[in-house]
Amino acid sequence: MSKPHLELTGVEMSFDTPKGSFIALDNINLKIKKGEFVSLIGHSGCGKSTVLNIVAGLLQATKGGCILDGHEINSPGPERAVVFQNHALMPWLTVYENVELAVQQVFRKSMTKQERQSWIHHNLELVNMAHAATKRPGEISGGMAQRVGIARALAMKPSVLLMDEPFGALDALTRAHLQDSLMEIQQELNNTVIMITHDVDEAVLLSDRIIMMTNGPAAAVGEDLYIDLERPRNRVTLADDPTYVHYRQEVLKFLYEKQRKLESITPRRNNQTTGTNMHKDTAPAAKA
Ligand SMILES: Nc1ncnc2c1ncn2[C@@H]1O[C@H](COP(=O)(O)OP(=O)(O)OP(=O)(O)O)[C@@H](O)[C@H]1O
Repeated sequence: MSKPHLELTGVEMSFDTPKGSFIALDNINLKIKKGEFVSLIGHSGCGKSTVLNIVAGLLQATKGGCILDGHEINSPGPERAVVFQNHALMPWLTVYENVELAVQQVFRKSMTKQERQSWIHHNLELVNMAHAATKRPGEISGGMAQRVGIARALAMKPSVLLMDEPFGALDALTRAHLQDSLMEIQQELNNTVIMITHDVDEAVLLSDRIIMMTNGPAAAVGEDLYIDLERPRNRVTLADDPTYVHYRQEVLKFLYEKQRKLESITPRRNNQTTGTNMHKDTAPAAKA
């Protein structure tokens, strides 16, 4: 394999709690190539957000580390943009200004004012939000706000896009639309993406690779599944594709047979266009 773009080596993460040290992650090793779309999946509380936060530089691993393009990650940086489930926009700024804030941070010196303006509009157009540029977050829907969050992240031209359940709170149609847009944008920009999801179909549809995490405490990488499906992918034709169905079953088997929690979890169809969603409210709470 060529030199990895992003590498986690021997990552361990312990948290101090009133009951003593809690080991959330134990010896996580991952090598990710430039432009790979990687999903992290696993039961609630297994440590997915902890992995993402370490890559984002928001948490420091207790042992081991994370290297991006040869540099150790110790703090957040604009080359790693994060999209959270709750879109986290500044409520007092307009849609345009929210994206502008990120663009200023990265391109104040390298782009003229006019270039920045057209770049902001371009990114709002990518997520179909240019029409609402002057609105404030309070005046738009959750799905629209999520699209702005994605535009803001993409506008930073991050080499790594980190997404923590980016579509988790959206209705089925918006979710499907955004998944399709993300696949198109990612193909065009060749960003490396790490996405946390609870949705098995979302993981298979979008990913080049699905990292399945074992249950915590001391969670590790359980299985690493490569999704060898041609792109562009079409959710409708893939639904009956035997290879797609096989991958989907592999993930379900891991979650509901190999890593089954003591409290049994029933996968449900939750009326999502994408299908099986192992959402938090169906999974047992496993926070320490
Ligand atoms: N700051 C902290 N202090 C103590 N324990 C923590 C802290 N942050 C996370 N944990 C624990 O580490 C484990 C992993 O948490 P994490 O949020 O990474 O899981 P997750 O897989 O993202 O969960 P979910 O799918 O529910 O979002 C959990 O048991 C959690 O309670």
